Amino acid sequence: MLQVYLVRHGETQWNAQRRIQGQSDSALTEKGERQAEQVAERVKTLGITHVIASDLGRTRRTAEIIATACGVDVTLDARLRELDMGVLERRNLDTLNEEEEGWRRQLVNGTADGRIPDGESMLEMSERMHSALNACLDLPEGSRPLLVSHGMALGCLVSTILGLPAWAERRLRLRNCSISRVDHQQSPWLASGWVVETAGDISHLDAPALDELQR
Ligand SMILES: O=C(O)[C@@H](CO)OP(=O)(O)O
Repeated sequence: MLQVYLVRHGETQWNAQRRIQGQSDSALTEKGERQAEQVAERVKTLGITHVIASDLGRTRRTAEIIATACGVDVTLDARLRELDMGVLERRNLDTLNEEEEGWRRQLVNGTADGRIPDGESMLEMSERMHSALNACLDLPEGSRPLLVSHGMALGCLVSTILGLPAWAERRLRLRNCSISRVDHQQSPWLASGWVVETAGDISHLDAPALDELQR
């Protein structure tokens, strides 16, 4: 059975300021760096063989800290990027007008093919995230990969494995540096294929970030 660990990057400057990143980027805060160290401490004895990260700066930095503790290299995979949030990237959530707030909300209100102008749909993101996850099936026997990605991207992946629609991802709270795990298995009792072992575990963090969308 292949076990794949899923980690959201540490808290960033823009997470703390409630600014939308998407495929734009901002650096980890001091707290974010500490969160990454605490994930590293937690996973370093789990036999992680590959650390694979979205190529954005915040995931790369988080992955480097984890990979160093695990004694492996980081591989980058652009399929693990956050949702492209088009014209709303870099904006503060508190400054969106009604129309802009409507664009943002349609992503999580039941329109899987809705998108922010110039952005990406949840369905498109879901397809690339599943493609990145399924690529783990081609790793050598006995591999135990850890993927470092983003809140909406990982939420969408876990939701769709559970059979929920791609737009249901915001029903899952995946805080910064939370750990989730999905396993690929053949089983006469449980569903064969990907199953969710755990989602959003933050018990290793002494300083959990606020969910940037919840105040
Ligand atoms: O892009 C963002 O601003 C947030 C949205 O949840 O994602 P992340 O911080 O996980 O990259």
